[in-house]
Amino acid sequence: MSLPDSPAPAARALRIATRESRLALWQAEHVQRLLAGRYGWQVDLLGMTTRGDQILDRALSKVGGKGLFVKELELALEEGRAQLAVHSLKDVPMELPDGFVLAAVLEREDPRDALVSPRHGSLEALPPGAVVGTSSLRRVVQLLHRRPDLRIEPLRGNLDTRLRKLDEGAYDAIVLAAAGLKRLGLAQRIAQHFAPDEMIPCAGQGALGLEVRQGDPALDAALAALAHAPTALAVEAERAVSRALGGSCSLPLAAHAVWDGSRLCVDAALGHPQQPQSPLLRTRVDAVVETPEAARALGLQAAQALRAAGADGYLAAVVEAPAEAGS
Ligand SMILES: NCc1[nH]cc(CCC(=O)O)c1CC(=O)O
Repeated sequence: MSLPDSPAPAARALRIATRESRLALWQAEHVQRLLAGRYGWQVDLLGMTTRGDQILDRALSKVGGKGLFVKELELALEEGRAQLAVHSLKDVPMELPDGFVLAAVLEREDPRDALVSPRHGSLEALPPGAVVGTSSLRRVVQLLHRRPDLRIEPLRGNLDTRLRKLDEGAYDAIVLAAAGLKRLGLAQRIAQHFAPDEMIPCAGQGALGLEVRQGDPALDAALAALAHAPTALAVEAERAVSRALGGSCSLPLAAHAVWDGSRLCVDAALGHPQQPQSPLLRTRVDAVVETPEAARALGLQAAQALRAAGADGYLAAVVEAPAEAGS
């Protein structure tokens, strides 16, 4: 993806705002290395604790959702304490606040979900009634769709915390994003990778988004040159599905797209937000796609197909989280 004939942007110092979990720091350092290596920029990190990191005892969907992980970082950008925020794209709300833009989406790491279990090799091999840890409604509905007998228990915290709770014996297995485990060198803990069409990932899973304040075209151009076009097209479609269905993280919605250089294929699934055993609504759409607009249109088409399959009844059952947790 390098652009050897594009002029190197002017030397500059840049600060990246990041959460302080090991995964967030790995991701910020990854971008730091890219910018230093590609442009010779001097990049340092501003580590921050967000509300999402502090709330560990309740499902995020109940306390204000994914925006909890990004708001503090956006405030740092707004106040000029940092110029760039690096996010796991799946934690980034579908609509950014005024004045903020996604300057680039980087090449996606493995988008799949993974089963981690010390004693069992796969979902199929779990004993009847096994306890599986996850706080993701999307994972809950897809797990119960395949194994209605499972007991699902909440599981929050950063990756190390979740693995520790598994190792302490609180669960027979847990489900995590393969991308985070791989980035932290923990891939050997994966018992089973779920095929993306049998456990459809979350919109944006495995991709990194670079967020900036509007108004620095030189920075925008330098960051845009780091983008990975196939990932960017795929996540445009995935995020369009989610946006079209309200973008709420109280919704068990999965959306995953793959662009093969010509065709974009979008898989999406929606479960009932209150009754995880209700039928899982599913769709797959596919078209030749060359532009972000066409990718978004295909995502909308997937959302329409879910509506035709009954999504409105499921959407009506969403209990919205309060905008600001605890306030
Ligand atoms: N929801 C938290 C979160 N945000 C990003 C990742 C993993 C990395 C990624 O998907 O990019 C995780 C952990 C997980 O879902 O297991």
